[in-house]
Amino acid sequence: MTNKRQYDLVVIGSGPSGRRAAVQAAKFGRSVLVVDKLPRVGGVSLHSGTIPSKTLRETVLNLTGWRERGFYGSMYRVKQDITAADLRARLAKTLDYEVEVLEHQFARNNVTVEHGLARFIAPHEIDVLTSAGDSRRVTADKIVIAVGTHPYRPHDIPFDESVVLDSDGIIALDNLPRSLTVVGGGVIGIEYATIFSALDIRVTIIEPRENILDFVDRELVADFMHQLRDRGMMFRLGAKLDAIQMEGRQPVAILDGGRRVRADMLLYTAGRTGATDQLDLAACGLTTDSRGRLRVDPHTFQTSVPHIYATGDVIGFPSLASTSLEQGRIAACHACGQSVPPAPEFFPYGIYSVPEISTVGKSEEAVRAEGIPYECGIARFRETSRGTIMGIQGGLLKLIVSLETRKLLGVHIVGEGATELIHIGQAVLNLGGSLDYFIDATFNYPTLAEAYKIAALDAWNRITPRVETVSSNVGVAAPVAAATPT
Ligand SMILES: Cc1cc2nc3c(=O)[nH]c(=O)nc-3n(C[C@H](O)[C@H](O)[C@H](O)COP(=O)(O)OP(=O)(O)OC[C@H]3O[C@@H](n4cnc5c(N)ncnc54)[C@H](O)[C@@H]3O)c2cc1C
Ligand SMILES: NC(=O)c1ccc[n+]([C@@H]2O[C@H](COP(=O)([O-])OP(=O)(O)OC[C@H]3O[C@@H](n4cnc5c(N)ncnc54)[C@H](O)[C@@H]3O)[C@@H](O)[C@H]2O)c1
Repeated sequence: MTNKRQYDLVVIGSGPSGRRAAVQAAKFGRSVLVVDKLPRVGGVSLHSGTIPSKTLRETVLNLTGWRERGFYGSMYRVKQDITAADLRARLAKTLDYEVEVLEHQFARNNVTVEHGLARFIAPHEIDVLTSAGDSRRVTADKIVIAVGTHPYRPHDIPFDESVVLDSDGIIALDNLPRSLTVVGGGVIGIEYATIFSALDIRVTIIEPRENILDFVDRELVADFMHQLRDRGMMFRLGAKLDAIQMEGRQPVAILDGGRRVRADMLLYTAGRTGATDQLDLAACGLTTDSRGRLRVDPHTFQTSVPHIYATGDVIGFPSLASTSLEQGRIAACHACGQSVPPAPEFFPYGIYSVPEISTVGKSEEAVRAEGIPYECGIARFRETSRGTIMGIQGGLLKLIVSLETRKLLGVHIVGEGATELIHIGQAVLNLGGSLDYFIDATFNYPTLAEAYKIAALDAWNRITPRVETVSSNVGVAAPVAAATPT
């Protein structure tokens, strides 16, 4: 059956960027259709990416009593026998709720939703093939491609959806393994590796580069890796994976040089590929790079075909739900002829590992490479009273400031609450603030946010010339340093 309809905007994909583009255009009074091939809206973000992994993390931290172990010891557990079913239960509830919220949002804004596989017939025409086999044609003035990515799955990896899995499979586990090998020390690999390690599962990470998370400040990563090694996680860095062999039910990773890493389960997370393979892009005049990604104008998100936009992970870096939402909004504003102010210069990165990492602005390596004179200030969470109350033993906050202007250049945090705390630094950074803001501002006490003040004072102490001790014969204690602001 074929029937044809016309919309102002058709959005392919209902993940963060598609959803935001659709609602924004509807708010401008445009007729909008969202097409998604999954049976429920929300995209990778909701069904296999951000929300499932963060829900799994929260469940693990709650059921293990992870946050209380600083006080009660590493053997402390809220629930003794944590099963895969325990993990799935909270996930199902969270996803149902999030889908409902999104469906209501679309309905309230008169956004029409269709479930089916979209592909181009012509630059303004799309075919939607439903799971029932119906084919429906739609035409649109403007189109947003927001199809996201899927896990990179090389043919020589023996995925079996049981013990050799990618990040889509890991959220639907039937049983928890006793040991896990993670291939790929990127964000996804590190998040899942540390979440499973918090369940007292033995985890080994295999990464071909010499470092993990190479976009994160090295001092932070060193502290992070120290914490992970301390709890028994193993790293095989600079290790190339030659093959995966099955020995009975156990996958064995064979490394370059013959080293073997055996575990009950293997998670393969070596990057992702743009989900453009089924779009028939040739019909609208677009091509992709070797990983299926589209190129866009970074200010408008237009592709080389001006009425077709692309947003979210399908355009590559930074591939975050947070940035994807903004890209969708900007694309919709442009498509609707509305202007958008330029985005603030810096956005944060939040890595929901255990412990969390969050970072905004320049790393120390970047500042050094740019030849900017700088100084750092560091606070350890255990120096804050709130940290002591919470039993926090690890975690640090690092500020990087310009020596010439005292302006804040970067904030890097590892530890409890990092992904929330970072927004204080983000605001100061984007508003052009300096070290003095943290020195002069009063913070709630006791809070982890106080770490900003402590790190700022640490930087201040390093920057400010010291006043030499003046010996006194009258027994009055002389100042050791320049008057330190408090
Ligand atoms: C495991 C994991 C954890 C993550 N954690 C975080 C995090 O903590 N924070 C963060 O900011 N980001 C995180 N991300 C990244 C985040 O999920 C993505 O940046 C975000 O989902 C990208 O959104 P998007 O708009 O590109 O669409 P996506 O969420 O990728 O959704 C695309 C949608 O398009 C649909 N589609 C594809 N092709 C077609 C077609 N031909 N026809 C119809 N529909 C189609 C798909 O079915 C899908 O529903 C994570 C990703 C993963 C994989
Ligand atoms: N908290 C978050 O914001 C969050 C969480 C998860 C994912 N994401 C996004 O999802 C995207 C994809 O994440 P990812 O971890 O899949 O990709 P990635 O590119 O971050 O990491 C892939 C890792 O696999 C390694 N690798 C590449 N080829 C390999 C091979 N053949 N064998 C072994 N290792 C190999 C790479 O060196 C790299 O370290 C990221 O760009 C990230 O932005 C964000």
